[in-house]
Formats: sequence, C-alpha cells, structure tokens
Amino acid sequence: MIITVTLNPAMDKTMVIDGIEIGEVNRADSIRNDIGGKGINVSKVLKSFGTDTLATGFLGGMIEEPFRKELNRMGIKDQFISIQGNTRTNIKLVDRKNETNTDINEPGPLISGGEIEKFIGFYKETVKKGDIVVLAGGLPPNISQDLYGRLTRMAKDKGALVVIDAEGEPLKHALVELPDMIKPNEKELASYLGKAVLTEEEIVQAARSLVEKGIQKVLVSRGEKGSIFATERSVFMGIGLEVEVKSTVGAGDSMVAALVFAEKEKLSDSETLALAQATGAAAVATEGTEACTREDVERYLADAREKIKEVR
Ligand SMILES: Nc1ncnc2c1ncn2[C@@H]1O[C@H](COP(=O)(O)OP(=O)(O)OP(=O)(O)O)[C@@H](O)[C@H]1O
Ligand SMILES: O=P(O)(O)OC[C@@]1(O)O[C@H](CO)[C@@H](O)[C@@H]1O
Repeated sequence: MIITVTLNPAMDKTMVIDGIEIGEVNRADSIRNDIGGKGINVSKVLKSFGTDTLATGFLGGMIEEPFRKELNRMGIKDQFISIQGNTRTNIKLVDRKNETNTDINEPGPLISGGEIEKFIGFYKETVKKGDIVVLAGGLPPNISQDLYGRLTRMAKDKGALVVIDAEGEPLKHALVELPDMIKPNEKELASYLGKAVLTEEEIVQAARSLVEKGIQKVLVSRGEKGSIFATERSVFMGIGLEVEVKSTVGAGDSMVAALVFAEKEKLSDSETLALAQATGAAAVATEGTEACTREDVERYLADAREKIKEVR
C-alpha cells in the first residue's frame, strides 16, 4: 500500500489576475478550488497513473465535509483524523501579466494532544512491511518539529520505505533517520546546508553525500532549470523542459508521485528521472492544483528522455 501523510492539508484557492496592484482593489479573472497539501497532491497524481493510495493526516472545520467528498470522488482512500480546528485555505495568485505565481499559505489549525495520539496510533497500526509512506508538507503550528523524524523511524522499523518532501526543521529531523527517498527543491537543500544558493556542482556533491550517508534516492528539483537525481548507482541531470506555465503549484509533489510510481514499477534511474521531469512539466502546464493526467505526462516523456545526461 502507498500511504500519503498530509498533516496540514489545505483547500487551494487559485485566483488568476491580470496584473496585481498591491494596495489596490484587484478583481480576479477566474478562480478555482482544489483540495491540496503536498501528500494529497501526490495521491491525486498517483491516482491519475492508475495507482491507489491511502491518504491520512488531519481534517476539520467547515471544509472537512466537502474535502472528504472530493477525496471520495477522486477515489483516494480517506483515512484522515477528524479534528476540532479548521483546515486551512491557501491562496495561490497567478499573475498572467507579470508572469508570477505567489502563494499565501495559512498556518493551519492547532492539533490537540488527543488528536495527535489518535493519528500516531492509527499510523502504527496501519503501516506495514513493503508499504511506501510519503511524509509531505509543513506541520501544523503546535506540532513538534521532530514528528517526521519519529514517523520515519516507526515506518522503517516496520520495513516500509519512507519518502520525505519537507523543508526546514522537519526535514532536518527526518534526515537524521535516513529516509529512503527525498525530494527537496534547490532552495530547501541550500537552506539545509546553511547556504543561500547552491551551484550545480554543489547540488551534485550534496546529493551524492546524502546518498553516501544512506538515503537511497535524492531528487533535487530546480524549477524551470530541471532536476538532479542521485542514487547509489549514478547521478543524472535533467534539463528543464519548455512548457507553457499555467500554475507551478504542486509541480514538486507531482515529481514525488513519479518517484513513488517508478519505485513501485522498478524503473531504471534514468527512466525514473525522465518520468519525474515529464510529470513536473505536465503539472506546470495544468491549471491550479489539478492533477496532470497520464496522457499529459506521455506527451512530455520523449522530450524528457532526450534531456537527460549522466553526470560523471
Ligand atoms: N517554469 C517551469 N518550466 C518547466 N518545468 C518546470 C517549471 N517549474 C517547475 N518545473 C518542473 O517541475 C519540477 C518541480 O518544480 P519545483 O522545483 O518548482 O518544485 P517545488 O519547489 O517542490 O514545487 P511545489 O512545492 O510547488 O510542489 C521541476 O524540477 C521541473 O521539472
Ligand atoms: O504549507 P506547506 O505544507 O509547505 O505547503 C502547502 C502547499 O502550498 O503545498 C502544495 C503545493 O506543493 C499546495 O497544495 C499547498 O497549498
């Protein structure tokens, strides 16, 4: 079973505006609402690849019911713990004129001690040997920063594979427990290493050194520049594909879904990267946080394969 964990999910409200003016009344040309949060986005893309997942985390408040309905409609197994607090709404501003994507993410609800214990109990009971567990996104404000570290250890002890897509302290704690796969973007990797930016060479070195420490697969996404993928066998570089950008939200999550799918299908390293790049490109060419389809991905795959080279 593939289990995605989204402890701080969100209703993503995407507004398309033709030239935002700060301090003025702006009128949106179009809006859309998508259930989101990194783990949920991974589940959505895996579903479009024909792969079932179980999604868990916390859901509560006025949007809990429509959120669950949407999970159900999408065929994602809903095992979210119901909470007293309100699940957040995150604003995604797409400015067509200035060609910018701006996110305004709420902090999310407080989680009570009882709610967290309920989640941990469920997690311990559910995760089994051979499962792939995806721990993705930020944590609600009052949750201990070492939670991803603890959840990584628990899943590894059971013989499950763990994939982390996080940043800051939660990422640091998780890395101590050596998850099997990680997908930082270059900014998150730089921050983990205490640097403002990283050169291409520094990214390759950092990815290699994380693999040497025991993380089997390190995929570093680099926005329009593409990505770098390191494993025990090789390091591959994928040059960014040229696509018409509709929304960059969830591009990284789509890559995580590709990484998980490739693991399940036992794809080679270069094929894994090609699929991840094609899925990332398909995601940015899709509106809002809507999942790209398998057909969208197929369209970019040949180009993605051509744009991969091995780093010696
Ligand atoms: N402007 C772009 N043009 C082409 N491809 C892109 C663009 N932005 C992202 N991608 C593709 O999507 C992948 C993931 O993007 P990015 O590095 O921005 O992820 P991220 O920061 O984790 O995103 P998020 O947190 O919103 O999911 C990139 O490696 C690339 O393959
Ligand atoms: O606040 P976090 O958990 O870091 O990120 C949340 C979020 O921005 O991530 C997804 C895109 O990757 C969106 O669906 C969601 O709104």
